[in-house]
Amino acid sequence: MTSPSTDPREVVELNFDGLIGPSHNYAGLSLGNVASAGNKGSVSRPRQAALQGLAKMRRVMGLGLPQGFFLPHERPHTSWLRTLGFSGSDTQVCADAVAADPQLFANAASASAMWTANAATVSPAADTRDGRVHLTPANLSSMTHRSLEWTETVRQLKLMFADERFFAVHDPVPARFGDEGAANFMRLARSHGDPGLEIFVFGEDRGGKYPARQALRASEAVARKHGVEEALFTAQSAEAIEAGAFHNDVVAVANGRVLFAHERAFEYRAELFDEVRRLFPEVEIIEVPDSEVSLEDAIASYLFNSQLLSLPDGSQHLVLPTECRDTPSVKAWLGSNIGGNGPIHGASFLDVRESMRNGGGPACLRLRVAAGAEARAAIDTRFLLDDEKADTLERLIEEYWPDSVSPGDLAAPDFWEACWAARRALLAQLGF
Ligand SMILES: NCCC[C@H](NC(=O)CCC(=O)O)C(=O)O
Repeated sequence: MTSPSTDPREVVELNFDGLIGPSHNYAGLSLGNVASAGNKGSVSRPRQAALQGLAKMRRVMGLGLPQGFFLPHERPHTSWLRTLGFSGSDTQVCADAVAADPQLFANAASASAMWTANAATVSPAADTRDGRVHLTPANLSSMTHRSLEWTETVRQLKLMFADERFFAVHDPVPARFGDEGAANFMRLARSHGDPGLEIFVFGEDRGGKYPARQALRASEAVARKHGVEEALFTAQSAEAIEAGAFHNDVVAVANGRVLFAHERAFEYRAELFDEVRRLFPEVEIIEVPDSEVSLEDAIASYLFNSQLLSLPDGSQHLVLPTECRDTPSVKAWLGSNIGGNGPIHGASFLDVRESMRNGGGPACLRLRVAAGAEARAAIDTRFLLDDEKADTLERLIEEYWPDSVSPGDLAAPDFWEACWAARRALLAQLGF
């Protein structure tokens, strides 16, 4: 139900990307995420990572869309380590934690808050009973390093979306029910401002080798809290999870009338598509058959972890990771299916390799928030990006972000200091 003051045509989607933090590293913390596991122990490049992320934000702004960002969280996370019994100065806390339990410490040093598709689930105003945008931060309880994020995420969400006339920021769902946010959420609608069909995708635990990270009860709770009028709940396919699709957004993405998915993405594919067609007859389902792009190629290239964007001219554009161009089956599929008379009119490639190597593609790096003109004007402008601010951020990253981090560096006081100093400089620069 759209609130009377909101004209659907003035509702625009903002992407809030996670600014990649200075501690970005490859600790192999995410069971079931094949890139994270495969790159465990390699040398990371935080500066390059953050610049790649910023270049993506500039690309999306260049397509004519507004862009926002989340701040990196403070890492190493000493206040978390203190709850585990470490004490003394921040440096002492880190030194003792590294000595006692290096694996535990690695969790406290992760820059994983960069993947803001997991920051929250967002229901646009047109879908909710009270006509406000509803946001529920994800508890991310299935992975230790990610379970540390929500407290700081709530803080930032409450600053960004403080105006309760337009926004409602909820508490996370209890940790017993794993919630991974918008990465397991899709929305179909005529436009961002029209009432939509919200699709929540959960994982069914079948005792496989990898965990199902999104619980059905968490998805249901989020839909209830948001007062969503029309919602569907469907299971991720067990074989997709076992192949490394730890979140639904690794194998499917939706925008406007388009649902773009791999043939093996959903456990109950036929039933889901029937239901979707019944509830939203205008849907255009673009399904990529396994015979053309295998599940393995889809997961290695992150074809479906692209940003499917509605451009100001009404067309749909796909922002893909460069890995898609380097994967022959994906390249071939794109060559014959994008443009022409299809519903996806254009595509471009982007290098976010540093994030990709931890299993995060273009879509993982952003949280979508559709909002009308008045609501957008109420967002805390410190979290919004323009060219000038992007230049400032770029200079800051060049100056403060470490060039490289090897596994041994995680134990080095210089590295911790550099991370804290970088974040302090960022916050001061942006007026926090
Ligand atoms: N949506 C993309 C999320 C990627 C993220 N990777 C990580 O946390 C890897 C971190 C590491 O292994 O150091 C995850 O699996 O949740």
